[in-house]
Amino acid sequence: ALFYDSYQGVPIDVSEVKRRDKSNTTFWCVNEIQPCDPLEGRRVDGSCNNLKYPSRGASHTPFTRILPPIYDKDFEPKKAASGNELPLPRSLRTRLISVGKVPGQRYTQLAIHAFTFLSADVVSLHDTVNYILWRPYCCTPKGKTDSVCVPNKIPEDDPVHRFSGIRCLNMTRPESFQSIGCLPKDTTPERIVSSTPLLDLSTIYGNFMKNLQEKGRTFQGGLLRYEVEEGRIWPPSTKTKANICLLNQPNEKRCHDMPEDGGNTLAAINLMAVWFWRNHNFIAGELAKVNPCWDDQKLFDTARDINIALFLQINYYELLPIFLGYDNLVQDGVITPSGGFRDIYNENVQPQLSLEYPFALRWLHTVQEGSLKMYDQEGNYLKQFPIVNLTLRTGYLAVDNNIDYITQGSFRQGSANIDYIADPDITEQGLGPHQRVSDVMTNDMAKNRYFGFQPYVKYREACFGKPVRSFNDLYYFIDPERVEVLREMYEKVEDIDLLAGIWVERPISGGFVPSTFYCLVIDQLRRNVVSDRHWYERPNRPNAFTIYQLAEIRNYTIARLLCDVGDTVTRIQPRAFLKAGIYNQIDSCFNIPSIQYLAWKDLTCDQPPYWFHSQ
Ligand code: HEM
Repeated sequence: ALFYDSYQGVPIDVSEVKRRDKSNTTFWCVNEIQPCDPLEGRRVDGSCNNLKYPSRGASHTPFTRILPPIYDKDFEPKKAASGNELPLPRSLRTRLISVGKVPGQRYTQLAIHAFTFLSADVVSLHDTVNYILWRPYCCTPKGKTDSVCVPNKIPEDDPVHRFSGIRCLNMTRPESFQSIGCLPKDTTPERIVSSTPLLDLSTIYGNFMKNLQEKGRTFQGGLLRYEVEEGRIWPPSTKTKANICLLNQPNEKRCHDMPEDGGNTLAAINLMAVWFWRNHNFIAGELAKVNPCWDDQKLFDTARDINIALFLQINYYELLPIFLGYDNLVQDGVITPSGGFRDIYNENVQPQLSLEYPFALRWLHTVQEGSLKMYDQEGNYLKQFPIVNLTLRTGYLAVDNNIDYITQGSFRQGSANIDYIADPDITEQGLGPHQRVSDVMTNDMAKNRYFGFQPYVKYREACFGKPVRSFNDLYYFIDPERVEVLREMYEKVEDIDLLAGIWVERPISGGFVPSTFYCLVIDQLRRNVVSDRHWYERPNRPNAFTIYQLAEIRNYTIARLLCDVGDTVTRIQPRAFLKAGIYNQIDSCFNIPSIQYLAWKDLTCDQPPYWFHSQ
């Protein structure tokens, strides 16, 4: 194996690794990489995706930025142009985002679950775990002595907490190459996460081969490990009490033991992880029927490759177009209308994530509905449960047929509306019982500043070319009532935080998302395609799909996934990210297109055995 400096991406010698070992930073600061084989498929740890820069694409490698960072002295959040403090994150949240519950009529909960799962593929938990588990004390006197603590102040006149008396929301600084000890503390903070930057179903297969081998593989028939309980198939479960499912109640025993812990976190990630985990085995089983001569490794690798391709197909061609606009995505080169192969790979673009991308995705917190509604198979409403109380509570899914009812609810219940209004559970509770009080979106605003993002107007200009010089210029893309609040909150237009602008913008023409959100998100969506040597639409990647196989992948939908592996799903609307209606009626799964695995038929399996010829 070769060793690389995880930040610089350059090879380092053994003495340097020993130095890292001594300071206990090897795990984060060094990537150990087996020599690349250009003909090898996608590695679980993301390495060797780019043959020129083998460590890029692996975990613990740096983010890129669309615009360079801006900080105050000592890398503290920047101040207003006047030198005054910027408005408190919590004040901005309460003034710019209203709180309430307005049921959306367009998207289903399933669409929001899928977005959450898409985000989870590329970020990691440690920044949140830091203030929930390791530093729950930031709002106590002890927090004042810990420089990692950066809790958010709640003002006296807060619309909710003037009644509760609570004046502080727990939060810690994002982890960086500096805080972990890979780079000197006096350099500009560079965010570090443990996921691989490219979309590769990290939540299922993990980010490290060792974890996948130990926790995932059965080494038989290409299957992932699984358990059957009351007729349902589950990922393997933890066997000890010390597990991450902290909120499991005494009757709730299940907690997944997957290569990564993400599957046990938010309910959305959990559900999608169960489905894609099962889907791997479903695919492996179908491949084994078609190709009885394939061994475990061949079945596993092909099933994983197909599973990842289906995940990408659903996201790029079904989920994103209904939010960002199909024509917009075609025009901006994110998707192709051709139906055939597409190859825009460029080895000079490194597989990296922009820091702005997962940050912009946080806007979707406004579209999260707080009550998870449950239905039976006939579509009768049964009950509801606060989704924020399901975080780190996998056990709830496995009791009282809850997973069946939640699955049915996922494509029947609408998401929250896109309307500048957020659900009270997101803004006042957020982490359920894990914190006394938490406002996810106040944290989003505060993180905006700790990531050192340039002002909103700079991004606006970078995205759309036109400078924004005054509050009056905002009327072109923000409604007057919201410009008025911005004027009230900020001294100057150039003080407006990036997220504040995204929160209040009108949607992009042809789509339903804020225009700057669109710009920051598609930048990454395109980079994913350009920088991923193993991108599923490429004809020139190792073990590429044939055009017939790709055609099967392109037929796939989220409805098919649920028909194949969703509990009790026998009927569903064909476009299940959208609410059922007259043009999208709930129909039998027999009528939802499925994949013909014969496209993967390996003719060599049918060859008569060698002794046949010699007779
Ligand atoms: C039950 C619903 C949800 C809860 C309870 C929740 C909670 C949280 C929390 C606590 C954080 C960390 C906040 C911090 O920085 O301190 C976070 C971050 C984030 N959330 Fe959510 N969220 C939910 C739904 C969603 C949805 C629907 C999306 C859709 C894309 C999403 C995407 C993200 C992203 C991208 C981040 C940033 C992660 C990172 O950069 O590390 N979340 N969420």
